Amino acid sequence: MTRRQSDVPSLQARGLVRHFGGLRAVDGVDLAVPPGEVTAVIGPNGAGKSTLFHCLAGAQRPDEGRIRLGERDITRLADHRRARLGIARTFQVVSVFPSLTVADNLRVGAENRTGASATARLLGLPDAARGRTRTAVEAALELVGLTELRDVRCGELPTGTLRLVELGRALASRPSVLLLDEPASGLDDTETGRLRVLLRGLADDGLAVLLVEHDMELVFGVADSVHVMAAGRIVASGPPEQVRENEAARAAYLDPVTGDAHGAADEPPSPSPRPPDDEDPRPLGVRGSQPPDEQGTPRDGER
Ligand SMILES: Nc1ncnc2c1ncn2[C@@H]1O[C@H](COP(=O)(O)OP(=O)(O)OP(=O)(O)O)[C@@H](O)[C@H]1O
Repeated sequence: MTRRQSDVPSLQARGLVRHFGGLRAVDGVDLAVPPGEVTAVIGPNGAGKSTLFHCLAGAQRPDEGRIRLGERDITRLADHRRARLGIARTFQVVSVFPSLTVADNLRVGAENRTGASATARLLGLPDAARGRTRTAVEAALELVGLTELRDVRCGELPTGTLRLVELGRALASRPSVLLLDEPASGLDDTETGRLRVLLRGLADDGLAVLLVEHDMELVFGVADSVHVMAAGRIVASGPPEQVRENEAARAAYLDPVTGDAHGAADEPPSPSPRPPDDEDPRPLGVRGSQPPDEQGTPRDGER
């Protein structure tokens, strides 16, 4: 169902500061994540992107500044309460339940939002929210291309597929704001291309999407606005084509000589990223479902 953008609130940060001892990891950041757009935050390792992300998701409290969702001040709101307001997130280190199936992991996400009672389900009692949960899980499975893997235990899946499970879990909560922490990490080129199409579609459907990412091809291929962070501050902001030419952005991150250790190191971001391989009829998740490898061990916690 298409959302009207006016229905979806903006996530806004003003003057955010977060320090660890004497280090200002986030140093006076203003950021808007509006509905209908993909907003990207990029920058070198240690720039403060994850700390900013954690503050927006509610996993960390800023020392200064305010965060609003629409008119509501959510600066002091815990992460689970933000989730109920429609802010969903993924994790930089994949965080799924390895003993649960793909569908059950998504169900956890759906129930975070719908309030479906796990007790009612266990006891086989009627629960009005269960139908909503089922619908949300099916829709999210379809969106991330994991319907065929719905009954596979996550412990048997490789990292790239688990990233999609996480994204599916976030989508199953039917968020209005989607916060993504390096969602392309562990995805192959085809999966990343598909992720780009999915993110574009979600934004076009009215979601407010925040993308913290090192894959510059993805960022410059999907973002409506790009913010470059360095040493806790945003040093350049704007549409991708402007940021690509911005001197401060190039010096901080994009320039192949002075900058980035990930993705942009060998060449500047391509102005026209390779389109996804639409010829492959298999859904996104099924393509990535090779046997588990050394990096495929799922993790329960975040770094
Ligand atoms: N819990 C913590 N305690 C102390 N210092 C921290 C903590 N978390 C982050 N930092 C420091 O804050 C700074 C910003 O870290 P952060 O992880 O936010 O950067 P980043 O841009 O996300 O880096 P990366 O791209 O490597 O994930 C770094 O100097 C980091 O060492």
